[in-house]
Amino acid sequence: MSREFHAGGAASFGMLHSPMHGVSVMKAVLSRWLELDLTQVGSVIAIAGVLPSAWRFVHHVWREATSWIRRFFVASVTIPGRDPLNRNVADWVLANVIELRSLRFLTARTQAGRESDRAALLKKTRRAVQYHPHWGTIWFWHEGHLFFVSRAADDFNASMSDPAYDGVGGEELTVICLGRSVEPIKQFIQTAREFAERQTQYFVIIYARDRYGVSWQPKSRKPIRLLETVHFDEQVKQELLTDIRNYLDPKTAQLYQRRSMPYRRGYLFHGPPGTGKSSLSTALAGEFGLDLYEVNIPTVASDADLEQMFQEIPPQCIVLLEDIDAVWTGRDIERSEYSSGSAVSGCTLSGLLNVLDGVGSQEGRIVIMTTNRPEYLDGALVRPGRVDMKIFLGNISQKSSGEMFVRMFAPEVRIDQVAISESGAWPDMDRIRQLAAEFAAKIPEDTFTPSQLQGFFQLHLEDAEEAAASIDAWVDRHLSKKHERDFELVNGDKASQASHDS
Ligand SMILES: Nc1ncnc2c1ncn2[C@@H]1O[C@H](COP(=O)(O)OP(=O)(O)OP(=O)(O)O)[C@@H](O)[C@H]1O
Repeated sequence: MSREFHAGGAASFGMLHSPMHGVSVMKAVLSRWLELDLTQVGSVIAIAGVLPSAWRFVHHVWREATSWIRRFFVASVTIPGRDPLNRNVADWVLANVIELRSLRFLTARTQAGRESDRAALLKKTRRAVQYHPHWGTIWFWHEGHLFFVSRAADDFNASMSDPAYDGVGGEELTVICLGRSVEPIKQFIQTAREFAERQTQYFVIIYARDRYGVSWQPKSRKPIRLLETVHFDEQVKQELLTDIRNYLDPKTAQLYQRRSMPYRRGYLFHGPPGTGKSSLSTALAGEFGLDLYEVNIPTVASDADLEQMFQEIPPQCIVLLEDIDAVWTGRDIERSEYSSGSAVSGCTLSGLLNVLDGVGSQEGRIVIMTTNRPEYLDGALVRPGRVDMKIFLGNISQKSSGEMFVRMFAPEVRIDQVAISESGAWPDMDRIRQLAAEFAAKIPEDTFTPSQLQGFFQLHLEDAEEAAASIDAWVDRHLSKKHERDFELVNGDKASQASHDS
């Protein structure tokens, strides 16, 4: 049975075979059921058909217009990714434009960590996720001029894959300003520099060689650590500070020059592990507003690379050579005797001595070497002129233990902390000082390293009273462990001596 199709006046199925009638049927269906006019639908389809070519046309016009504007109406300055200025400008944009606009475009990456972080490698601990603002081109007004800063996206991907990258700077930046003069851009860059200098007062920027070993990259930006928080002999600390202050005084540079003396200064920080050698280096960088350049000797491939590294270090900064004993030992000590676990470097001791004495070293740099075993160091490395002052950082004194207690529990430290002490109100400063004195009296003089004590505090951060009450047990436990270790060491030595004699 044929189905009847009722649409306006068209009733017969056969009629649909006629094109004219087909159109009328469609028209009737559209207007009756969808309340649409066929002519309107046709116009929409026609417009949709020309849209892609219209879009291409607009795009082309836009490209032409922007390149025309660029040629005749804007000035620009490009800053290479690896230049320190790049970070200055990126920091300024982050703080003065992006943060104010609360942009919600971020990049996420797993927080960079040390490759030697075994727990993380074994996935026992998860590294935190770092979020950084993601921006390509950003505009802003500055001193009455319209600026655009654009960031090279290709470089950005390269930076992100670098574990040392901390999310700021590193990609080529182009600063564009509306107008035909580059002067406003130069002034803007100067502003960014001054801003960076002010920031540096709050942060220490630590530079390290990138993973390919070809250039210096900002590795991290650490909040300034106050010198008061590094505990060691107060008199030695003051002597060290005076020495550096004198050295950095511009008059000293002239005096050195007039007397044809190389303007450089070297320090050796020595002492057992965990006594604050690295902490002191960072604190000094913060105190004197200097950047810190870490030279990891074991990873340097050759003397030529070492020379290149030192050539690229700017004049006024701290160069940190950590654990220098792990690389070369004294000339009079058999290498085999000390080689276990020591890193082997591609560069030689004479290569290092050359760069320490080289031209770049005479431009106001401070070289700090750290070691746990100063007795193993080659005499040439630590002779006066290369090492001008040796600072011993040892186990903590009773006095410093008390100061550390106060620093950990002083009421102002509590202000930013969210957790509230279980015991209710936080003790006032008088009570903290009293507890600190009781605490210090229980710490045996010159027995524990500051980092051991810091480990204790980390377990009791929420309660000063509890910390003071628990120290006895902690000291007993650690003393008995220490005695066991000493006993094993002495007997181990005797045993090995006996086997050697036999
Ligand atoms: N003298 C100190 N005063 C305050 N804190 C200290 C001191 N020494 C160590 N610490 C703390 O112990 C931890 C380890 O310190 P640091 O890395 O500076 O020691 P180090 O002597 O360089 O150790 P290593 O020889 O193993 O490199 C840091 O968190 C630091 O805060």
